[in-house]
Amino acid sequence: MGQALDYAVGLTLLLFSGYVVHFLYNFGSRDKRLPPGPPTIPVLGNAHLLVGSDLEKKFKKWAEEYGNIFSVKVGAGTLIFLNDKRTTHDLLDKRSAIYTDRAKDQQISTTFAENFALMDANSTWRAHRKIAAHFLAPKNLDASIMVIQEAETSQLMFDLLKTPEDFFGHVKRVTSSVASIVIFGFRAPTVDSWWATCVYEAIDQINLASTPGTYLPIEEFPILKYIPSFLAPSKARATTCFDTVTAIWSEARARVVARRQKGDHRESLADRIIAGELKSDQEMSVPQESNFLGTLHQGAADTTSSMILTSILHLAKHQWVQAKAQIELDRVCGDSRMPTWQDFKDLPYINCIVKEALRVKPVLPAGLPVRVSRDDYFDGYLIPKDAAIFNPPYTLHHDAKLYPDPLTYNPDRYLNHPLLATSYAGSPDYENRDHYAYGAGRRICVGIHLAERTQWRIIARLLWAFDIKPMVDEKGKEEELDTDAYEKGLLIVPKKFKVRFIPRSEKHLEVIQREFETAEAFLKKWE
Ligand code: HEM
Repeated sequence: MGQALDYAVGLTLLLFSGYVVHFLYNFGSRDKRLPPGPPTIPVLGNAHLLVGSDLEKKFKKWAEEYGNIFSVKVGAGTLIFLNDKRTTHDLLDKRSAIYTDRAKDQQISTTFAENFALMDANSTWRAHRKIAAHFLAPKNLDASIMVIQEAETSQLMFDLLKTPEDFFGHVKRVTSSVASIVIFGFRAPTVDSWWATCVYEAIDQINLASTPGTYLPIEEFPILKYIPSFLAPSKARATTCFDTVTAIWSEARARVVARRQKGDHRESLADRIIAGELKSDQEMSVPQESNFLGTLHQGAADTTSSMILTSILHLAKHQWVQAKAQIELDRVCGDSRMPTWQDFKDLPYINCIVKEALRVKPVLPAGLPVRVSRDDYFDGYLIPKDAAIFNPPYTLHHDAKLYPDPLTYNPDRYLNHPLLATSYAGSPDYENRDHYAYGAGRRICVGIHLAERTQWRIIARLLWAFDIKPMVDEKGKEEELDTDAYEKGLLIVPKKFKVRFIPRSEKHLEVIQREFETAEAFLKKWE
């Protein structure tokens, strides 16, 4: 009897260990039906390959090796990468009904609990997106808000004249201010004013809590969820971040309420929601409303400033591009007035410059992944339910078949794309799309109209007002600019660099000063 029991226990242990070995061996392996991808190792899958700061370059290399669609395994999770125009269009545009949820991630869900950019495509997301899209539509942006946007850019030119060495701060101020005017009806007159700093404080908190590689990948390795909170400080960081960010945006909303109570009603998204003129399809609590508004400010500030700094960096290195744009600017505006949005059609080269920066250094190089909500098949491959779907702009933008000589900065490649990015993204002629820097499908950037206008205005005025040149050393020799030196994270931003902003003539200088004097008085109303 005793021997029989020993035998049974022994057999059970053997079977169990066999099962464990089999499970571990297969955990992380690639199902044969999936798109191809780099070889996996047991348990980790490809997780060990997803380290380092230049992941977008690795994704691009894998696209060259495996083609239009490849898969990456991270433990139990599957990541699918879409690498050409047809695949992107067929899945994200045409099958958007099942490619619109966001990738599952507990840390992100806690950190961004009321941020619709990271929500699944549920009724709350739809309600938030609808109201944002309505308010950020061209009709609205090109009506009363337009004057204040132009005035903000006049201040930027003046700031660059006075303290050109602080241009990083000036650019951050203006992009933040343009967004806070539209969203909250308040502006940021200086780089250290509350409306300029609040959004960057929120973004810093978010980066602390949600940078990949700094928290437990629970979805991919479910066993990690049993690690107690006191051994996983990242869990606390997510809650702290949500509370801090909510406090920032609650303060922002409270400032709008206090202003309105004094009878000062303005044309902003917050004003219209608080006044009940714009109603969400779904009731929002006060904190939810605050976080909804904050989501838009967070989406706007860093992205747009990074793109402007990218343009400044590349323009300083490519004087011929400036010269070409200035011929057009001089013909259309002369030296007695700055360009305005009404000049858009007559200044097509500025649009090319905006597009080329978005192509060469997209601020979100890997994009924001969506999640497929059921099993799907494409080109004979399985795209399994819940896989995270990446459509990395960096990969598409550096494909030599789509953009010849892709590493070279050359706005001329867009001479045949005179329209705004929205026109190409919304067109069924997907082969003619200009770039993917704003994403694709139903989750495409909801701030795209504002982003396009802000970038165009700033670049047009910068090139009208200044020659942008590299800094010179003590011997008068121009310093080399490194167009690959970027701070890397989910978003990429140029590392600090130095350039000179040289007013193009006495006449240009006078116009900058005169326009600022007019703008200053007008801008006061928005402080
Ligand atoms: C140059 C500037 C900008 C760039 C390059 C950019 C890029 C992007 C990208 C790549 C996405 C993800 C799209 C996807 O999932 O397919 C996105 C989403 C988003 N952007 Fe922008 N963006 C910019 C400016 C703005 C502005 C000005 C705002 C707000 C006024 C904004 C608000 C948002 C929001 C709320 C989302 C989430 C949309 C959703 O998930 O439904 N962005 N943006």
